[in-house]
Amino acid sequence: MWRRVSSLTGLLSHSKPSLLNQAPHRFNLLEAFTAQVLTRAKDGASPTVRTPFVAFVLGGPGSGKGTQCEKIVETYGFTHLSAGDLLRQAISSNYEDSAMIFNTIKEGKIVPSEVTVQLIQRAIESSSNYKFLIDGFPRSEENRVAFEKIIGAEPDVVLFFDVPEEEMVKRVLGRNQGRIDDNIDTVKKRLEVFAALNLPVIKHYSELGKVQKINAVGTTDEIFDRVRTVFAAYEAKFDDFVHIVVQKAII
Ligand SMILES: Nc1ncnc2c1ncn2[C@@H]1O[C@H](COP(=O)(O)OP(=O)(O)OP(=O)(O)O)[C@@H](O)[C@H]1O
Ligand SMILES: O=c1ccn([C@@H]2O[C@H](COP(=O)(O)O)[C@@H](O)[C@H]2O)c(=O)[nH]1
Ligand SMILES: [Mg+2]
Repeated sequence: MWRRVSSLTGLLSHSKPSLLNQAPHRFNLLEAFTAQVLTRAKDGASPTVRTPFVAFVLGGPGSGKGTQCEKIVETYGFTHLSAGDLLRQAISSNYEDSAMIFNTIKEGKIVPSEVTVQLIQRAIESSSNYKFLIDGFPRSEENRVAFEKIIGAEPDVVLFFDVPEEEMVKRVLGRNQGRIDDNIDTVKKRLEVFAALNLPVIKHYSELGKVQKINAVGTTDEIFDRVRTVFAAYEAKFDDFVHIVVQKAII
């Protein structure tokens, strides 16, 4: 759960502010919150605070994360943030670290956490949604710790798309989208990095009871049926909100 919610630094349901950009402006936000409470109190309605829902979507290269995220977006209204897509966009928009990001992706290695977390943070800040799929991140324990520290949140659930290596290689080599890392040499490196650095993240969240492992072999519809089954247990939390109890001050 997002720890910031408990300190009321965000997420008023009506004005739809972004999630994180209020953190440095906590005082202003609390002022806004008070104003909101008063406005709503006049209406007699109970004021509410939205609680965000975050799903990390993990799996090896070509396991179908992006494909399933598209379906989740269509069905459940999540905002899809693919860390790889954000990094590729950063390269094409001449971001200050473009060359480093390009070379790191080409080598199948992991871009430094501060770069990726900043891109994710900006994407979250510019969204008015409360439901996020963070696809292909965190890639390492270092990524995970940086995200939890900077964003101040843990995921509600981690989807792990499980596919045998041979199938992942086949899918990546057949993708044909012109990606610089969709070649046999880089795929081998990405698989090694996945096993060495990404599986420990999955292990960490498994120990916290947050991982939902999905057999991701089959047609995309068959796999999405499995996602639906998993999400059935979480759906009530997707659009969760908390009622604020307003108490009169005793002076
Ligand atoms: N269930 C499936 N069966 C066969 N091919 C699939 C399946 N799901 C996705 N694909 C195809 O496999 C390729 C990789 O899928 P996708 O891009 O969704 O994977 P990914 O996990 O996001 O990969 P990456 O980590 O490299 O971004 C795509 O060409 C996609 O169309
Ligand atoms: O958090 C991340 C996510 C991605 N990368 C780099 O990008 C490529 C491609 O990522 P996809 O998720 O497969 O689109 C990945 O191999 C890494 O080199 C990253 O460094 N950190
Ligand atoms: Mg992808």
